[in-house]
Amino acid sequence: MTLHYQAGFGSELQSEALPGALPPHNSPQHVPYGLYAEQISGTAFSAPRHQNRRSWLYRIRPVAGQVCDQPYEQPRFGAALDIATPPVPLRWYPPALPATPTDFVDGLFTIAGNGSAALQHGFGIHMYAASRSMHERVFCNADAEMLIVPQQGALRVATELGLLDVEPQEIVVIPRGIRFAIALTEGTARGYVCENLGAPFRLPDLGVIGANGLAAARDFYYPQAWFEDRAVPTQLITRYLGRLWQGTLTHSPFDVVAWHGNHAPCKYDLRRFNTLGSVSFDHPDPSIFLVLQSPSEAPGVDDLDFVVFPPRVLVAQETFRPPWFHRNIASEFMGLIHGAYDAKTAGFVPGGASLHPCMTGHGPDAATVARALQADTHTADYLTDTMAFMFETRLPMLVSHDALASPLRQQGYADCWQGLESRFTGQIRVDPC
Ligand SMILES: O=C(O)Cc1cc(O)ccc1O
Ligand SMILES: [Fe+2]
Repeated sequence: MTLHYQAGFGSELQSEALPGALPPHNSPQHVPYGLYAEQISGTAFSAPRHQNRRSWLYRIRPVAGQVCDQPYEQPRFGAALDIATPPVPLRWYPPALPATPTDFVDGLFTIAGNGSAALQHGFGIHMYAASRSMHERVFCNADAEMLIVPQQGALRVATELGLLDVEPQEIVVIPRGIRFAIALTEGTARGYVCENLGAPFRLPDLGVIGANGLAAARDFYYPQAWFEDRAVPTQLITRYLGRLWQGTLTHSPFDVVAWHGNHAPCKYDLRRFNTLGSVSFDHPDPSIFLVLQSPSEAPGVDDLDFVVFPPRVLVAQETFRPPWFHRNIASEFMGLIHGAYDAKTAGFVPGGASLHPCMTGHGPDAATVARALQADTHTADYLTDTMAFMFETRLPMLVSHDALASPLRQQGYADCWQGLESRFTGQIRVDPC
């Protein structure tokens, strides 16, 4: 079944799976087809109009009474974070696909995080490796919005608001509280997840770039209403206050026949990103690659950024073209979806990850530097076959004990900068006295 979508980031959308199912106003005495009207809010009721998020769902059974009161054990998701995380660059090889049947929820494992679900501030960074679809099992994140970045294996994401098909090089954003289940289109899947505990992701202002550029609102696709009326016991797993809870529903919760609003899941193809860059000199700051941001209260300072490094043409002249050496106030978690990343010759492989804590020096590896110093900067350099991304945050990243101790961690990562010897050609000036 080929899916059809509605387009427009954050738009007021509406969809009905049966003709006339959408009522003329939000909560009429009698909803068409005997449906229940239900509102889900994603921001405070009185949030400014341009930030306000809520949807109205018209469903067969209301969610009231559907409770998750039993703990669910999945210790790798939400694994303890190490407050003694060292200030060193970290890098990991890709995780193997599970040998035993493991779905998306059981295949999640925590790499890093900071903040507090209880205080609604911060983030979690996880990866998943899965080998079976979620079967009569549905997940709901009451703590956070979830940004899913598939790296291997397409997914069909069933949500209360409809179906989304996503493949590697596309992303999906599930708003807080929306129930979903993930089926593996190709039998196995691997990827990255960012849990955003703060303000919902939005498109950045473009300032002097103008009205166009970077990610276009029209390239964000939302589902059409889709429902099933199935009396099957369905396990609901809810993440709440950083823990997992479960309960059993008597029916599939995917029973929303019509909906309208803007608190809705969406997908975006990273290949649609309109990449901008320097056409004169110097390598730009990576904020030019910003796809989505979760702003903080401080102007210009985001809690969380999702940044992408797509194929592009480098033309800056008389310029060291790879990313420069740097230490940042922000902390950077990077993943590679496809191909090779321009700052690393080896070791950063598709499905792997790296993490550069705040104020920890990093940049191009020695082999990349050697190449860049030889490069002709008066011809264009076509970066093809690449798709890397970064979850960047102003909060330091606490890394999980599991990730620090993982056999996939590359103990010798910092050796990639070995060989960057002094090239100093000056001399110490000795003042004659
Ligand atoms: O560290 C990295 O590779 C990410 C990055 C890329 C870039 O082009 C500039 C700065 C930066 O942190
Ligand atoms: Fe960096």
